[in-house]
Amino acid sequence: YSPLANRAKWTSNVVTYRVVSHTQDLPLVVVNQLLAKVLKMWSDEIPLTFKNVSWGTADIMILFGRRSHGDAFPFDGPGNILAHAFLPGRGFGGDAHFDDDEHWSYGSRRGVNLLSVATHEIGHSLGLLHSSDPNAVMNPTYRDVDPKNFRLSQDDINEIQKLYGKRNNS
Ligand SMILES: CC(C)C[C@H](CC(=O)NO)C(=O)N[C@H]1Cc2cn(c3ccccc23)CCCCCCNC1=O
Ligand SMILES: [Ca+2]
Ligand SMILES: [Zn+2]
Ligand SMILES: [Zn+2]
Repeated sequence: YSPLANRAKWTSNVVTYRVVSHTQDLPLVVVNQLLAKVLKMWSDEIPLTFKNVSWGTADIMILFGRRSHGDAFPFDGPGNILAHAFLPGRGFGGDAHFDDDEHWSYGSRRGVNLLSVATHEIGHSLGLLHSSDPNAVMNPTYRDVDPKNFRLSQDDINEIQKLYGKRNNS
């Protein structure tokens, strides 16, 4: 049970992000477009703006790594754990790491769909925990998705708005 009052969240309404390292599986431009889509899916629901920075330290540092990759949580080779992320905070807080021993794909049947995995990890980067709702992006088990109609579940939207409030699209 983690009462909302002391849940980790970003206090600034501008959150910076930087892709620090890339995967060989997808072109750089595709990864950047995919991430922008993921961030928009979340920021459409809350009063928060993402800002991409191309150097230095960002709130959300995104990297692809294998096995031991700089933190105390080494990846495990192909399959099993696909990625992890840290709740909002300083240092590693907010960072999202992807296991580069997976074959990352976007739309093709083969491999792990980076769109759905990145949406899950950015959910953690914003402060969300796992959901038991089988349809929730924040469910702890990976499911392949059709990128054409992939979107946040109502559970994901409810949970993120509990933390940050609704975005008034006035
Ligand atoms: C939600 C996802 C994007 C991120 C999560 C991790 C996570 O919560 N990151 O924030 C993840 O990787 N979950 C595992 C959970 C998992 C499933 N199995 C496992 C076998 C071993 C270890 C873990 C697992 C059974 C075999 C299937 C393995 C391939 C798919 N893996 C998963 O679904
Ligand atoms: Ca793995
Ligand atoms: Zn890591
Ligand atoms: Zn998770």
